[in-house]
Parts: sequence; structure tokens; C-alpha cells
Amino acid sequence: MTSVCSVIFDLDGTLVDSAAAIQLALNHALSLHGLPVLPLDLVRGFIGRGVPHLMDCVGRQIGMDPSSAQFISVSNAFSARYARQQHGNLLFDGVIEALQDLQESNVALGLCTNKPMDAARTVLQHTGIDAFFSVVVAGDSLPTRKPDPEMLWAARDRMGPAPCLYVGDSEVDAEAAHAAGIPFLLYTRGYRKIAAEELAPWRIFDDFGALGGLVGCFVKEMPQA
Ligand SMILES: O=C(O)COP(=O)(O)O
Repeated sequence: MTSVCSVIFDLDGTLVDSAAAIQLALNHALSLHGLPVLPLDLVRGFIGRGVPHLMDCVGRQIGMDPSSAQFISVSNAFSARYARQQHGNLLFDGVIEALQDLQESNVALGLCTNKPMDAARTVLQHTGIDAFFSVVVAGDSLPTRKPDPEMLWAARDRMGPAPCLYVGDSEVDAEAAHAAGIPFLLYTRGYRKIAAEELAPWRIFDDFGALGGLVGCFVKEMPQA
């Protein structure tokens, strides 16, 4: 059966509060190398543009040259731990019920995250939402990452011709959606650093209980393919 629409989700800060998990993996790698650990609020601010950006921020923060052998060893230790980091990943309230409702309403569900695929799959499986997504495009799936629109286009094209909506929490997500020409629905309890209206979303929401109704509005507003 053809889907009524496709909804693509961001992962970190949208479906899953993953900042504590990322901090745990990072601090494990830093401690292994005798380096100071970093606080949660700081690490949360580094999330959104994938691992290379995160590690650039860490390097600047601890005053290490990113091309030094020790820093490369920290990055490798982080990536190895991150790929299997389960603890510290928490679904936002109402996510499972909202995904179930959408699936029962014949909405195709996809995921587009700057997290590497192995780390993304670990989180999806650990939180029990892996099976909802027919398409997953991750931070190492393509040569570019969000905010470049390619990842969103790749996800959308694999999901079929139905109208497509992107749900995310951050500046990076808004920029990617606008560049891709895909309507952007902003979840406001994530890792955004600026005011919601500055991200020019199609709509905003702060409760997953409202998602089904918003997707229903989207289907009514959008011309069908
Ligand atoms: O890995 C990151 O930095 C962010 O991942 P996200 O695209 O799911 O927010």
C-alpha cells in the first residue's frame, strides 16, 4: 500500500536524549589517556554536526592539536566506545507511542542522523525503535553530512513519492531541511541554541502526543504526488 506521507526524523535531541551517552563515551576515551573529563552541558553543545565536529570542539576545549598522535588515539577510543554505547540514551516521552500511531496510519518512517551508522544502530536497538524505520541514512553513509541537503534527499528518495516532512531539533536540521526544500517540523526540547522562530519551521511541538495531529495537518495541506 502506498504511504500517505513520509516522515524523516533526526535522532540526537529529537527522538533520543543522547547527550549523557555521548559524554560517557567521550570521558571514557579522555580518562584512558589521562586527560580531564568534560561536563555534560559543554558536551551537549558539541552535538549536531557529527563526530569530526565533536572531536574538533573537544580538541579546542582541551588545547590539543587534532593531528597529534595522542589526539588521534583519543578519537579512535571514543569512536570504538561510541559504536556500542547504550547506557545514557533515553527516548523522549511519548516517542514509542507516536511512532506506533504513525505506522498504524500508514506513514512511512525514516531516520537521518549525523551519528555514524554503528552508533545509530546501537541506540535504535537499545531504545527499541529500530524496526519502525524503513530507511536510515547516517553520518558516514554519504560523503557529506547535514546541513548539506544530500542526506535528506537520499532518505526521501528511498521512501517513495509521497509528500515528505522532516522532524528535527536543531539549527543543523533546520538548515538541512530548508536547503533540501523539505518542510521542517521543530521539536523544541532538544539541543537547539537559538529561538525556535529563528529556525523558520513549518510548525513546532514540545510533546510527542501532538505529533500525529501535526502529521495529519501536513497531509491535508500538502498536494499529494
Ligand atoms: O551525531 C551528531 O552530532 C548529531 O546527530 P543527529 O543528526 O542525530 O542530531
